[in-house]
Amino acid sequence: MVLCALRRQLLRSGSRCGTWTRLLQRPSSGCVYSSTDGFNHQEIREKLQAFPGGSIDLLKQDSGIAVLTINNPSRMNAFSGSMMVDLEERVTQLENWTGGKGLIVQGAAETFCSGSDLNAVRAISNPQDGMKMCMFMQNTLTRLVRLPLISVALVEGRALGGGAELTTACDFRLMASGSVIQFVHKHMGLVPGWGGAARLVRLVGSQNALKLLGGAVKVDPELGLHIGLSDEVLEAQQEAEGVVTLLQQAENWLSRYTKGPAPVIQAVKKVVLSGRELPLSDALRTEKDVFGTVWGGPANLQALASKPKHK
Ligand SMILES: CCCC(=O)SCCNC(=O)CCNC(=O)[C@H](O)C(C)(C)COP(=O)(O)OP(=O)(O)OC[C@H]1O[C@@H](n2cnc3c(N)ncnc32)[C@H](O)[C@@H]1OP(=O)(O)O
Repeated sequence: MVLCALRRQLLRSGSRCGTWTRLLQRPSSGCVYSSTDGFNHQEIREKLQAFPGGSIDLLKQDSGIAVLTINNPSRMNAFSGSMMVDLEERVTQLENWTGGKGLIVQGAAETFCSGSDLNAVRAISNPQDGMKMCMFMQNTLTRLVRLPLISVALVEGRALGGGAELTTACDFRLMASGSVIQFVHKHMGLVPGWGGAARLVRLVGSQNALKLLGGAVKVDPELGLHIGLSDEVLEAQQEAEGVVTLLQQAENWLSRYTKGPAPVIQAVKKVVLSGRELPLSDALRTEKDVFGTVWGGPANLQALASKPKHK
C-alpha cells in the first residue's frame, strides 16, 4: 500500500525517480494519504486535539542525535489524541533539522508505550473516525520512517498495540532485558492500523509476522533477536564512573553509525530507504541522485585531500 501510494504520488507528479529524490528532500512530503484519498488532515487533527493528556517531547542534541520521548506515564505512555498531533509536529521539526543524523525513540518512566489511549479509542470507536485516525497515524509514522536520520526504538518495559507498531517505524530496535514487544491487537478485536503489519512483514518475514499477530505473541529480547525484530539486548551496566543508563547505551550504540558529517549520514539513510521501498531500477536511479549530492561535496573533497588508507 505504501509503495502503491508512493507510486500513485510519483505518477501524479510526472517524472519518477528525480521526483522521489525531491520527495525525500522536501519536508512533510512522505505522506501516504492526501485529500485525493478523502483524507481531511485538519478535520482529524481537530478531532484528536479533543482528547488531551501527555506529550511527545523532543530533545535535539549537538551530537546530531535527537531523543523523542513518549510521555504519558500515568497511562503507561498510551497515545492520547493530542499526543498523536504532537508526534506529527515533532516529526515536522525533525524533517527540518539539517544537522540531524540519528534519532532515539523512547518512553518515559521506564516503559515504552501501551498503544492508543483506550479512553480516546472508545470515544472514536465508529468506523469513520477510526479510519481517519488510522490514516493520520500512518502518514505520521511513514514520515518518521522516511526521515533522513538513522532511528532506534529503545524499548524498556512494554511496547503494546500501537506501541509495538511504533517500534517498527524505526530502523533499529534495542530491547532492555525484561522488556516485551506485543502486538495485542487480536485481543482487542483489531489488526494493526498504524502501518505496523506492513512494516513487520518486511522486518521479520510473513511467517513470523503471522505468528506474532495471530498469536499476540509476547516478544522478549531473546525471541526478538532470534527473529530479527530486535538488534541488541541492553542490560543495566555499572562502570567506574557509575551506572550507564539505557539511554546512554542506546546513544553509544547509535553513534557507531552516525559518526561523520550530517549530509553524508543523511545520504546513507536515503539510499538504504530507497532500496527498501522502491523497485530496483527506481532505487538505482534514486541512489544516483543522492550520490550526486555528496560527490565533490566538502566531506568528499576533504577525504580526497587527506589521502586516506582504510586499514
Ligand atoms: C491501532 C492501535 C491499537 C492499540 O494500540 S489498542 C490499545 C492496546 N493497548 C492496550 O490494550 C493496553 C491495555 N493495558 C494493559 O494491558 C495494562 O494496563 C498494562 C499496559 C499491561 C500495564 O499493566 P499494569 O502494570 O498492571 O498497570 P495498570 O493496568 O494498572 O496501568 C496503569 C494505568 O495505565 C492505564 N493504561 C494502561 N494502558 C492504557 C491504555 N492503552 N489506554 C489508557 N489507559 C491505559 C491503566 O488504565 C491504569 O490506569 P489507572 O491507574 O487504572 O487509572
